[in-house]
Amino acid sequence: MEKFQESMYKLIVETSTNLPKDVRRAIAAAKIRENAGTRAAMSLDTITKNIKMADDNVSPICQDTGLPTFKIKVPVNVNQIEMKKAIKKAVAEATSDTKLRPNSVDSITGENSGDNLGEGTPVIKFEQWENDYIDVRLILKGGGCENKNIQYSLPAELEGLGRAGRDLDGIRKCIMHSVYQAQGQGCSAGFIGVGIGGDRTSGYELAKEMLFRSADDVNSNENLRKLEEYVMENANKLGIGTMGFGGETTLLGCKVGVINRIPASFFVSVAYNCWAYRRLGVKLDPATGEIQEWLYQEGEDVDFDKMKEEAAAALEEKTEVRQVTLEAPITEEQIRELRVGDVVTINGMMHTGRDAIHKYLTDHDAPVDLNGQIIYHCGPVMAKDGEGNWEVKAAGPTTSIREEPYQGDIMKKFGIRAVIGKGGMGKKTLQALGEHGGVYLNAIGGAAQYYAECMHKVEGVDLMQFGIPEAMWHINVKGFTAVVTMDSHGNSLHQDVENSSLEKLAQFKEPVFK
Ligand SMILES: O=C(O)C[C@H](O)C(=O)O
Ligand code: SF4
Repeated sequence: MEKFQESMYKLIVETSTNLPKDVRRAIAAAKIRENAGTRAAMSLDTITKNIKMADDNVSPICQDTGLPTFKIKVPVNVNQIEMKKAIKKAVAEATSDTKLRPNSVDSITGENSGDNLGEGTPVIKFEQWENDYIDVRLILKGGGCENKNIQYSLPAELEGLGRAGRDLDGIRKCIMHSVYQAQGQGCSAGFIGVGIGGDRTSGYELAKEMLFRSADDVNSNENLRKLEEYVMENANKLGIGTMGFGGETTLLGCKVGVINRIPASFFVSVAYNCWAYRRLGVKLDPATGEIQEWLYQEGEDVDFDKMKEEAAAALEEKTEVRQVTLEAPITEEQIRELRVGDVVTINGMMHTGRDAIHKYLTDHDAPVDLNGQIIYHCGPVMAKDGEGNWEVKAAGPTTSIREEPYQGDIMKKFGIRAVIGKGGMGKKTLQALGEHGGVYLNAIGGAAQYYAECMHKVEGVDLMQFGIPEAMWHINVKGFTAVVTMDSHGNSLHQDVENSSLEKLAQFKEPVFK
């Protein structure tokens, strides 16, 4: 088994940087469905460009490399204790090589362990089997989509859909609702794994297990096959679209599994995975630990480069989008000029700030003058170059809604004019944008390579005690592009899409599976 650690390192690097073929095909199909020039088409263009960049740079597709979760099947007589140790070493090594972001945080003190190791991380689960090879599967599922997982206890009353009973039709309603409630916050278009039955724990376990199925397999259970097909056909009619911008594709895959339950409980558990669906697997020789075969890599590959050229040609014909360039410090007048739908290109300084920073800034001074400045909701992957200077390795936006309790007050307190994030914010922030003169800019979630490329100089860092993802990085950017989705005139694209998708959800109220 001398090669096992090396094989695990390869599996981690490939999973983080190279999206599997079945996922690429699903994204390519979505791209073909969108009309050129729409926000959804432009977002998918950025996404496919990012996938290609991650390939070329061998760098994380998304900066949030999640909670590494390994599922392993072993023949009897394989030493699981040694395998666990080797996996942990491989995880630490991949973290120090910036293929994984340091993501293991003490839940009480907030301290980041720095190497992805800690109580409960990574997750490693073993099962014995009678085959003569080892099967290791890895999923890197980020926090934004994990937060959109949902568990229903039937019977339930669901917004838009009415009563969901303890039958196949009730399950259908839960799944449709799960897609609606995620909106764009889990970086749609997403993939869902659904677990029917079990208890609260085993139900979610099954839902996540479903994410290990191939995107294009067919369910052998006839009822579940019909259910999966129904969801795939109808969830896209919700019109949530890529990043919640509206559009033809909201869901890229739906896999449903079932286990028995106990009489009093009836759970439907849904695991939501973003488009950056990073899961791979390998078959290993149990004697040497060497990789014999890569999984999820069968079938046709997609040439995103060719698709990009076609999209660029189509885009040139559509020029009605207003383009604005901004550089901090930004004035209130400049902000009040902006309207939902404008595309903003940023040059100059921006400052990262996410969960820990927002909490901190409520009762502390800012380490730098934020007047007229731009805050970027982002937890980057960073590395030091040969001369000890920080370099951005991956830096897409994080889900902004978590900062909703703080954002408006902090913008007013420090004079911040623009926040960049993804998934949108709520009523409190929208009101503050109007009162203070602020704007919310939506960047494309998961496009970590695409944005890292615009970040040409790290000018400094403060509050490093919060760990790399949560520190405040001061970054000089060139050509950072985002869309205005909430403006100072009370407009919110997120609110509009949520309202219209709720109306559309109501068309699925009538029973389908009797
Ligand atoms: O933690 C992050 O960088 C992003 C997170 O996965 C999110 O989607 O909000
Ligand atoms: S930022 Fe988006 S793409 Fe990245 S892990 Fe979070 S949900 Fe997924």
